[in-house]
Amino acid sequence: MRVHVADHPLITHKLTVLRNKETASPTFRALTEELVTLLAYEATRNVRVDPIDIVTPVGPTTGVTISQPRPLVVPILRAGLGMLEGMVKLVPTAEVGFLGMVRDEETLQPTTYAERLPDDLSNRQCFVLDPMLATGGSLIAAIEYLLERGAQDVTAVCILAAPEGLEAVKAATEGRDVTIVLGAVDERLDENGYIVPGLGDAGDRLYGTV
Ligand SMILES: O=P(O)(O)OC[C@H]1O[C@H](OP(=O)(O)OP(=O)(O)O)[C@H](O)[C@@H]1O
Ligand SMILES: O=c1cc[nH]c(=O)[nH]1
Ligand SMILES: [Mg+2]
Repeated sequence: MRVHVADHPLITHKLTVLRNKETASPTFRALTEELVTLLAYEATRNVRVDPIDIVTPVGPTTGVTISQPRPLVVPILRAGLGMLEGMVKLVPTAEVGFLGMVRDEETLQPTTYAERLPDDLSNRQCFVLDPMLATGGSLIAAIEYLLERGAQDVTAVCILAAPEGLEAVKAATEGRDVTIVLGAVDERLDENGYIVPGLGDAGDRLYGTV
């Protein structure tokens, strides 16, 4: 598993505002979108392209075009939905599939309550969106779905991760083509499975539950 932690002052600045508990939902949503676009730039570094011949007003040249089958972007509902616009802004031709998952607050085990993905993912490059990688349970389940259906490689774009969760994903995906692109790796998980210092419950903060 490859891990890339973005190291850029603009990303850290936006993350700081996101973490602040005084930041209200509208600003939180806007910043999430901006952050994802910056992270998506790194996450799509290895997107497959094919050469294409075109003619400019001055003459012929060869450029590139995104390969078929198109990349598949999969936000994990609810919180991952807040990352979708930022990602498709960068890759507007991507197909979008959905996974709905919720973590039991006691056991911390994820349950999948919705799934809308193409049946056959053979040869597809997949990009999973979820702002929080805490214990890693949700992301591991999502990656397993995609690889079982034949995905060629999976890149997860997350805003924050706990070291414990990163280790868990690494152990669960050994030998598979998995990359994680992150805004930051935080200190640890607390006794309730929340990332410390983190930003709280990303879904609640995005959608105004608190
Ligand atoms: O790494 P894990 O321990 O599995 O935790 C991370 C998951 O928890 C959050 O979702 P949540 O269950 O709160 O659902 P929500 O997006 O609907 O708020 C988050 O968006 C991840 O999906
Ligand atoms: O810190 C955390 C952990 C899981 N889910 C969240 O939204 N935040
Ligand atoms: Mg939540």
